[in-house]
Amino acid sequence: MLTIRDLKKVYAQRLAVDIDHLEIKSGEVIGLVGNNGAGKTTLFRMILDLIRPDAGEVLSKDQNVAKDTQWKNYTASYLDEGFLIDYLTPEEYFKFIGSLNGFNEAHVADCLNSYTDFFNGEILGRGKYIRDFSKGNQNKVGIVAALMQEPELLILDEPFANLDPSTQIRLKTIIKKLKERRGFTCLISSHDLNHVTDVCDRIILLEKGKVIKDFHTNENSLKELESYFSA
Ligand SMILES: Nc1ncnc2c1ncn2[C@@H]1O[C@H](COP(=O)(O)OP(=O)(O)OP(=O)(O)O)[C@@H](O)[C@H]1O
Repeated sequence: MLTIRDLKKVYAQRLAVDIDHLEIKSGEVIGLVGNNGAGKTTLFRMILDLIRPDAGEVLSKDQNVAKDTQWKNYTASYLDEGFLIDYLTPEEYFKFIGSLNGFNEAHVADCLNSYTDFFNGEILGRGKYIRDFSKGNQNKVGIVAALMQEPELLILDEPFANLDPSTQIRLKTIIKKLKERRGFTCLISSHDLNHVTDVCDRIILLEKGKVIKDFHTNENSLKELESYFSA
């Protein structure tokens, strides 16, 4: 699904991302972990062509994301509130995202219905603009906007941050369910080692922009990561 080759991004003469080679296969659910400033968001931004690398390339289905637009048809993401439109209500925003994907209003309403538990009564029908929601509830809007597109490739940057514990658990259930869909590929960055080892099949650990560890999760993964980060 994704091939990363000789990818480098430099900020203030420091390498924020420096990855020689990384392959993400179709159907993998990957957890990206690393301390603050490790380069997780910068990597996601290059995968989504939000910023351009200083060297190297990101290929999505063999096409360079900076040169081809095909990837936009099967990729959805939520990195931060910058993805939202503050002056819309959640309903207006979902309708807008739906229209970009060719969904009619009935289809959007059906999709939103399936996220009733996840919304927990806090998002729809509140008569509020997105800007007036709490950070956690804004995240819910952004995450559902990405999910409702039913993307083949889903990219979420720290999706558990700011969510209450019930919503974190509901999000994990949603992702586990999506894993049953053939070819569903997902990249999730998180500081929550518990969640990430619970939901992801493979963990990539970044430090100073470099891949330090890359392994498939098993029953020892949480302990190994905890001991790495406590050292
Ligand atoms: N626009 C920018 N201008 C200057 N430096 C930047 C910029 N964006 C990122 N950086 C730097 O690049 C490095 C990687 O940052 P990045 O946000 O990708 O890390 P991260 O792993 O997502 O961190 P966190 O866990 O804190 O979100 C950091 O040193 C950061 O200060």
